[in-house]
Amino acid sequence: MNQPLGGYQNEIYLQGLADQVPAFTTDPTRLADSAREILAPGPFWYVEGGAGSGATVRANRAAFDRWQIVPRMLRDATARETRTTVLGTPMPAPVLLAPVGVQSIVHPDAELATARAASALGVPMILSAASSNTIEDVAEASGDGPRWFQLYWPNDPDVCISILNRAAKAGYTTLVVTLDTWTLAWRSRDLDNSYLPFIRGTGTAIPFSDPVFRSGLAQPPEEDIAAAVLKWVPMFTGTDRSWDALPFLREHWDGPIVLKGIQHVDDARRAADAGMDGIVVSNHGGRQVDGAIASLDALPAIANAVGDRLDVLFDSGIRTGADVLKAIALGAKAVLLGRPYVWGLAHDGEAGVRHVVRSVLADFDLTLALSGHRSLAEATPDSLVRV
Ligand SMILES: Cc1cc2nc3c(=O)[nH]c(=O)nc-3n(C[C@H](O)[C@H](O)[C@H](O)COP(=O)(O)O)c2cc1C
Ligand SMILES: O=C(O)C(=O)c1ccccc1
Repeated sequence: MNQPLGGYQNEIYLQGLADQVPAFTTDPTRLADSAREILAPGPFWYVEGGAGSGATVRANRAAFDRWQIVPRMLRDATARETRTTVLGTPMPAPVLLAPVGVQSIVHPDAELATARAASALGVPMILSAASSNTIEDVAEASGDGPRWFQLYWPNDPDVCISILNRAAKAGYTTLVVTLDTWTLAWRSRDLDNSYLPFIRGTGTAIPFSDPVFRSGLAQPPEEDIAAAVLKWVPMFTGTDRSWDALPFLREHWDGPIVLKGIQHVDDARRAADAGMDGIVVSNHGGRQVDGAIASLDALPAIANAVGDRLDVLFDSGIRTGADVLKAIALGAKAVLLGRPYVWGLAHDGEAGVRHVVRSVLADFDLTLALSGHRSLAEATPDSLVRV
């Protein structure tokens, strides 16, 4: 058995003896409110906002409230096993850090801080293709921690291959290919603020440091940032992809491949048919299709259809330990934590990310135990009721 993740609770209470309290809240559902007090409106809403009216952001959360945990007693869950292995990567709990780009808009240490925090906890960080730091620098900050890489699939095959080769060389084992963001949605908060970080060359460290991308520019990005941005933006999100392009990725990536952004059972089946190793059931945190189905509502049917053929991961709306338990019970092998850790970064850099992730993991461990589960396998649809 591992060191109980719930031990963070004792640690915090003991600090009270020395009159210390956590630097900011232990409740992930209150993090956005406190981050709003310390960030300018542009960056705050870039992270917090969703597509259009925000209907899918709200739906993602509401879906969790429709499932409730039914605690079971006298099952001796004093010792439990939260560890798991996903696609060859061991982790202390079924939680990874979702790929989130442009982290420098909330804290100068950006992805380097997130990588250090993740590595200290053994939690895999999925590095975004829109990172503010280069692949190589984030890899170094990760130390011996697990490394997954998220790709926005560039239209230019040579640039794509170059980025994949850099990720492999830097020790990234698993590729997550995001399909739902081949262009940005109508994001009214960002439009109202006229705020888009890439326009200023934020979140472009990976292409701007890429030798193949650079060789296609008349002048290096340091000398003409506008021209570099104009070349990158239409290239990097993979605007004209279809299912028949997937063999290209297999050819150029040796490790497991995960498709992120799946919401329909038929797309999940196609991913399995195409020999993919995993999918992330995700609607990008409600940032892409306003009015789309809550991601949690898409999960059970997808897990039933393909859960025995590939690893089904989940994100969009995970905030608390109970949310993690619900997604696991409904068939997810692991979940991705998104906005909450970004708020941790905004509050206190590396220590802030650590605090948020430890809080969610501790809450998950305690919720698992108190509801009578000794292992992840014991969390099944029978653990829940739909209300
Ligand atoms: C500020 C921000 C930037 C993001 N950038 C990326 C990205 O670069 N690549 C990607 O695949 N997903 C990106 N996402 C989506 C997350 O990976 C994840 O799907 C989403 O945050 C989950 O929703 P939640 O935050 O409500 O839990 C981003 C999300 C946010 C909030
Ligand atoms: O903002 C996002 O949701 C996102 O995925 C993204 C897209 C491009 C660059 C950075 C982040």
